[in-house]
Parts: sequence; C-alpha cells; structure tokens
Amino acid sequence: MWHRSSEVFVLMGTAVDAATRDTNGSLIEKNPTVVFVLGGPGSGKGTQCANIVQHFGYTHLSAGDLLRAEIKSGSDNGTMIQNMIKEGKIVPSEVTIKILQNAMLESGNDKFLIDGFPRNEENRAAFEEVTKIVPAFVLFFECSEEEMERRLLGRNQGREDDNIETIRKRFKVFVESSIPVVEHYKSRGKVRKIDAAKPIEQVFQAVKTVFTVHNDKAVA
Ligand SMILES: Nc1ncnc2c1ncn2[C@@H]1O[C@H](COP(=O)(O)OP(=O)(O)OP(=O)(O)O)[C@@H](O)[C@H]1O
Ligand SMILES: Nc1ccn([C@@H]2O[C@H](COP(=O)(O)O)[C@@H](O)[C@H]2O)c(=O)n1
Ligand SMILES: [Mg+2]
Repeated sequence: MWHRSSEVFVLMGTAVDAATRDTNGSLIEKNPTVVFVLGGPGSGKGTQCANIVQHFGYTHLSAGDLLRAEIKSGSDNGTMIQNMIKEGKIVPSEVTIKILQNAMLESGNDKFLIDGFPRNEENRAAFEEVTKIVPAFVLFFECSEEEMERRLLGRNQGREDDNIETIRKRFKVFVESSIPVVEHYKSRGKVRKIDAAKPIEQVFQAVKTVFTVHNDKAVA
C-alpha cells in the first residue's frame, strides 16, 4: 500500500519519490521477464551476458556498470557511489533500483538480464517490493576464489576495485551478503547453477541449455 508523505511516497517502509512511482507504473504494465545473474566477482557474469544477448534477445543491465555510469554522469550520488565501490560495499537499494528501473524503461525491451543484482537481502526485498517483479530464474555462476582472483587481476579494464585489497573485501561481501540471496532463491527452486570455472565457450554451452529449457517451457 502506498502512502503519501510530503514529497515522497512510502511503500512498506521503502521511500520512493514520485518519479520512481511513475516509472514503476509503466514497468508493471510491461510485465517484463527478468533473469538475475549472480556469482562472485570475476566469475564471468558480464562475459556470459554478452553471449546471452546475442543468442536470446535479452537486454543486459549490469548494476555495477550502471553505477559506474552514474559516477561519470556527475550525479549528486556520484561521490557516495564511488566511495562504496572503492570499498567493495553495497550501494543503498533505493539508488540502485531507481537506476535499474530507468534503464529497463529506456531500453524498450521486455526481457532483462540483471547482472550483479540483488547483491544482498535489502536489494532483493526492496526490488520485489517496489517493482513487484519476481525473477523467472537466477543464473548462478559458481567459481573458486582462487580462479576469480586470477581473472580480476588480469582483467585490465582500469576498474578502481580490481586491486587485491578491494578484491578481498568484495569476496567477503559476496560470501556474507550475496550467498544468502542465492540461498533464498534456491529454496524456491529458482537457481540454475553453472560451473563457471570452465573455459568461456564451455560455460556458454551450459548457459544455452538453461535458456533453451526455459524457452521451451514458456511455449509448452
Ligand atoms: N570462463 C572463463 N575463463 C577464463 N577467463 C574468463 C572466463 N569468463 C570470464 N573470464 C575473464 O575474467 C575476467 C572477469 O570476467 P567478467 O568481467 O565477465 O566477470 P564478472 O563476473 O562480470 O566480474 P565483476 O563482478 O567484477 O563485474 C575478464 O577478463 C574475462 O575475460
Ligand atoms: N547491486 C549492486 C551491484 C554493484 N554494486 C557496487 O558496484 C561494485 C562493482 O559491481 P560489479 O558487479 O561490476 O562487480 C560492487 O562491488 C559494489 O560496490 C552495488 O553496490 N550494488
Ligand atoms: Mg561484471
């Protein structure tokens, strides 16, 4: 239930401004298909999402990429987001959800891979509460920390968080905050686990099977 509270609308304790409420109304009408793509830092989420887009017509929304774009745009939240990313911390849900909602609406598509979100229980509960969207399934890339660390240190994309100190913090946040989200969806039969330690092409073969089965079920 929505309550008007001066300039903001409050839904079950979540403060959302009027623009977000309007965006949300349009999103609900679209009834989009959402797949959450989760896995540790460097497990290969972005790499595989690029392949899925080519084969299955989804729009790829990386929460991390969108937050980095928000920093570059000079937004009021830029400095706060930059500090959180440098420390491997999770940005408050209301900020990330608003950015995701806008990106979903702007895309014009109705099928989304949401990569790196939800990162914690607060992200998960707030997204479901605000958008009313339940994911079709959760693609979960499983990989050892040793392999993920090797990949991140070799990535060379100039990311401020790809240094050993921040990488260790990101691993800790992943274990403590993100794994419980995976467990939540696992208990609801929504998790499709992929062995992400294999070479890129082999990982994609397994990913393709998941999406093909999903599509076959949708038309059956
Ligand atoms: N299966 C794989 N085998 C070896 N290297 C891989 C594999 N998948 C991705 N990589 C490489 O590992 C690095 C990290 O991959 P990617 O950026 O896709 O990970 P990510 O899960 O999106 O990471 P982050 O959470 O930090 O955004 C990249 O340099 C990528 O080329
Ligand atoms: N839901 C999210 C997603 C990301 N962040 C922050 O961005 C950093 C990088 O994310 P990647 O998915 O690109 O690795 C991450 O460590 C967080 O600081 C977030 O706050 N919330
Ligand atoms: Mg990524």
